[in-house]
Parts: sequence; C-alpha cells; structure tokens
Amino acid sequence: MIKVTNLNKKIGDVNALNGLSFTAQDGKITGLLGPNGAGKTTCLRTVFGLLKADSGNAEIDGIDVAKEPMVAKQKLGLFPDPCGLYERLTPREYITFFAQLSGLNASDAKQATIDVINKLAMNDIADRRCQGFSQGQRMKTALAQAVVHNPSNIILDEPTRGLDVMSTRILRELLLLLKAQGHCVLFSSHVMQEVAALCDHVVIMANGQVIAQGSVAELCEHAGKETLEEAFVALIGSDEGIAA
Ligand SMILES: Nc1ncnc2c1ncn2[C@@H]1O[C@H](COP(=O)(O)OP(=O)(O)OP(=O)(O)O)[C@@H](O)[C@H]1O
Repeated sequence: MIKVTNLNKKIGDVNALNGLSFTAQDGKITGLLGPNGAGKTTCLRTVFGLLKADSGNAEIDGIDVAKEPMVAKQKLGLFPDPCGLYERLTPREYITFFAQLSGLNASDAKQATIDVINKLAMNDIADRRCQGFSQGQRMKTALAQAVVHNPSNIILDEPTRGLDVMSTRILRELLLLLKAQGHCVLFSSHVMQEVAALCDHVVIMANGQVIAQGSVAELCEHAGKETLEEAFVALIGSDEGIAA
C-alpha cells in the first residue's frame, strides 16, 4: 500500500505539491490523472525517495520513505524508461544485476530472475542480447527489472508514453497480471482511455492537489457526466493537457 499524506513541495517559485493526500491499495491499480504540470511526476519521485517533501509524508506499507528509505525501497519497484536498457546484456544478465543491486545475494538473485522471467512469460527472449529488441520486449525486460525483488508496490510514470498500440497492450496485460498477484500498482497518465480501462481507483489532481478521487463510475457520477474525459474536464475546469 502506498499512502501519501498532506505532501507539500515547493520547486523554485512553484508549489508542485500542495497538500496532496491519497492512498493506493494492494491488489488495485491506481491512476494519477492530471494535466501538464499537475505534480504527478513530483509526487511519484517523492514516493520513491528521489525528492524530499517540504512537509507531509509518503509511506510504503506503513514505512516512512523519508525516515527509512532503504527499507521502503525494498518494498517498491520503479518502472524504468525501457529505452535505457544495457544493450549488450541479455535480460537474464540485466535482471540478475538489478536483483543483486536490490540486496539479494548471487544465488537468490539468480533464482529471483528465473522466477520473474517465468512470471512475465519471457523465456523466449531471456538469453538474447537486448540490442535490437522490440518496444514490447524492452517493456517486459524493464518491468522484470522493476519487480525482480518481488516488491509489493510498483510505480510507473507515464509508462505508455511513446508506445505503439501493441506495446501498450502488452504493458496493460502486465499491469493486470501484477494486480491479480496482489501488488499495489500506481501509475501516472494523461491518457483517458488507458486510465478508464485499467484503473480501479483514479486520483484526479491539479496544481499539486487532489481535485477528486474514486472509481471511474464514481467520478462520472460525481461530475454528472457519461465518460471519464467529460468528468475530468468538468472537475478540472479545463481540457488542457488531455490525451484521448
Ligand atoms: N526541476 C524543476 N524545476 C522547476 N520547476 C519544476 C521542476 N520540476 C517540476 N517543476 C514544476 O512543478 C510543477 C509540477 O511538475 P510535474 O513534472 O510534477 O508535473 P506533471 O503532472 O508530471 O506534468 P506532466 O504531465 O507535464 O509531466 C510544474 O509546474 C513544473 O513546472
């Protein structure tokens, strides 16, 4: 479970986070939805401990990220940019390397790598060099790296940005698989279809604050609209930054 409480963060003159509070539950996919500059990336960076909030706190499974960053990070996977794989390594080598970085010894890292390769059904590519991989194969490798230490929580910042339809579908299926396995999945997006199709809980944010939250159906009902996009526009008061 990921819980942020009254997070405030000023960057330069901008209040990037402005009293932000929400909870992302286990076994659910939670979407952070907001226009450009809403504070989504700042929020996720704070949850991962890359940024320190001015006040408020972020907890991973009840552990305060600022107070016990190493313990919190072991319970958290961060989906990396799939473009940044080490081209000369095979997924098995790459994933094992990150498993060891996360603190597993050599033999546990090897076994964890075998497990995640099976879990994500990627045995066919596990021993090929990443160089020349398709976007979907990169995605699987990146996701395997993020979850090899079996974190109960995973965060993804606009994971489908720049992806084609097939890769987007692969990623969706992988996120649904993680959800079915009981993980807490938190991702940011401005793609309405993706959020509507995937999320159990949607947190609509703007100006570093939560504007509304709930299931897609609850948000539509709350705004008196038929679709998430219409509800979003009504709640935010602008259609700036929406991707269909
Ligand atoms: N390093 C920085 N320097 C200056 N301003 C920043 C910096 N990082 C974030 N901000 C500002 O903080 C606010 C929140 O930015 P953030 O990147 O978190 O928004 P976002 O919701 O992820 O936006 P987008 O959807 O465009 O990626 C914005 O006004 C942004 O300009």
